[in-house]
Amino acid sequence: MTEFSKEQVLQSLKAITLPEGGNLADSGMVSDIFISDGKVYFSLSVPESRVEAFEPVRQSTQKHVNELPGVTQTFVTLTADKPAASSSAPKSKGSQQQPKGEKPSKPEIPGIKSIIAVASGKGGVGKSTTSVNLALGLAAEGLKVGLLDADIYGPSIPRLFGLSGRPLQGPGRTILPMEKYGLKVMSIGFLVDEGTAVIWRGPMVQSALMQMLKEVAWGELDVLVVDMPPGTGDAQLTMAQQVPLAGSVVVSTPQDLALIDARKAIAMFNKVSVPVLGIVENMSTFVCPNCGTVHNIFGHGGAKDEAEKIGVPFLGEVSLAMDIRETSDAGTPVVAGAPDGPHAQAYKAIASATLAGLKGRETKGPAIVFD
Ligand SMILES: Nc1ncnc2c1ncn2[C@@H]1O[C@H](COP(=O)(O)OP(=O)(O)OP(=O)(O)O)[C@@H](O)[C@H]1O
Repeated sequence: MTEFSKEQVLQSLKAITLPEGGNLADSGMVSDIFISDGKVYFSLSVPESRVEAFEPVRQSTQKHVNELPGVTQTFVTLTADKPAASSSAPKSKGSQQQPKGEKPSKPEIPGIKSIIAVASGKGGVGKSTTSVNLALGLAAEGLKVGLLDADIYGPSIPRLFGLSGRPLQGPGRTILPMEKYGLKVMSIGFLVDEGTAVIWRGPMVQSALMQMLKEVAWGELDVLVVDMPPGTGDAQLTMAQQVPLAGSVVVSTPQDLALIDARKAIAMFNKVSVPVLGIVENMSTFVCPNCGTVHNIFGHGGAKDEAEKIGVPFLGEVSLAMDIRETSDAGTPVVAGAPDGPHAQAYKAIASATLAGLKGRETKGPAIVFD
C-alpha cells in the first residue's frame, strides 16, 4: 500500500520556490492531494494571466514529487481560477460570440489534429457504445484514431474493449496508451481501481483529464474521440470548455425525455462555442431477432425531427440490437467484430457524416455562436 501521506507530499512542496518568492506549500495554490496506488494527483490553481509563467513550476513540482520515496507517478496540472461559463460577461444573447476566424484560446494538443467529444444529456443512452464504434468507424476510413474515456464517474471503455491492467510508462514520464483494434485507447479506468473515481472532486477530475490529454504519448492522431461523462453539469461544461474540441457529437435515444436532455447538451456546447457536428439517434428501432420485424418501440425519428428543428445535422441512427449489446459486453465492439454487418454499416455512415462535418468546419473556420 501507499507509504506516504498527503501531508508529506504537501510538506515536500516547501522546497519549490515560486517566481514571486515564497514556497508552493504555503501559497494556497495547491488543491486537495489525491493519492491512489502510488500515484499522486493534484492541481495548482493560478490566476488565468499567470498560467504560462507557472508552467515551469508545474513541471518542477511534478518532477520533485515523482522523486519522493514510494511515488510511482505524479499528475500535476494548472487550473486557472475561472468559473466555467465566463463569470464576468453577462449571460445575454450573443455573449459567447466568437469572431470569425479567431481560434479558441485553448492550447492545442501537439500531434492531435482534431478532438471530438461524444456527449449525452443523460446516462445510459449508449454514449460509450457510440464513442467506441464511431472511433472504429473513423479508423475504417483510414484515419489514425485515439479514444479517450473521460467518463470519470463510470469509465466503461476498458470493458467495451476487453482491456485491463495498467498502461506502461513511456519516454519522459509519459504514459503509453493501450492499443486495440487499431486504436490508441486511454481510460481513467486503467489508472485507478474500480470505484475510486467516484470520490474525485471537481478539480481532480479536470487534472486527470488534462493529464490524459497532455501526458499520454498519443503520437500523431488524426482524430481523438473523447467519451464524455453523461449529463450537462459543471464538470461536463468545464471539460467542454477546457479541452480544445473541434466538435461534438450528441447521442440521444428517440424518447422525448432524452431529446430534452440532448437539447441541454447542445446548449452546453453552444455556450462554450464548440460546434455540434450532429446528433446520433441510438436505439432508434428494435429489430426482432427471431422474425426480423422492425418495431418503433421508442417512437422512431424523434432525434432526426429534433435535429431539423434546431438546425443541427443528423448523423444517423443505430437500432436497438441484441448483438450490439452482446458484442460490447464481450469486449468486441460491433464495428470490430462484424465490420460488414448492418450495425457496423450504420456506425461507419455516422463516422463518415461526422468526418464530413469536421472537414466542413475546418474549411469554414469556427462558427459564430449565439446562445
Ligand atoms: N444500439 C444498441 N442496442 C443494444 N444495446 C445497446 C445499444 N447501445 C447501447 N446499448 C447497451 O446499453 C447499455 C448502455 O450503453 P452505454 O454504456 O454505451 O451507455 P452510456 O450512455 O455511455 O451510459 P453511461 O452514461 O451510464 O456511461 C450497454 O449495456 C450497451 O451495451
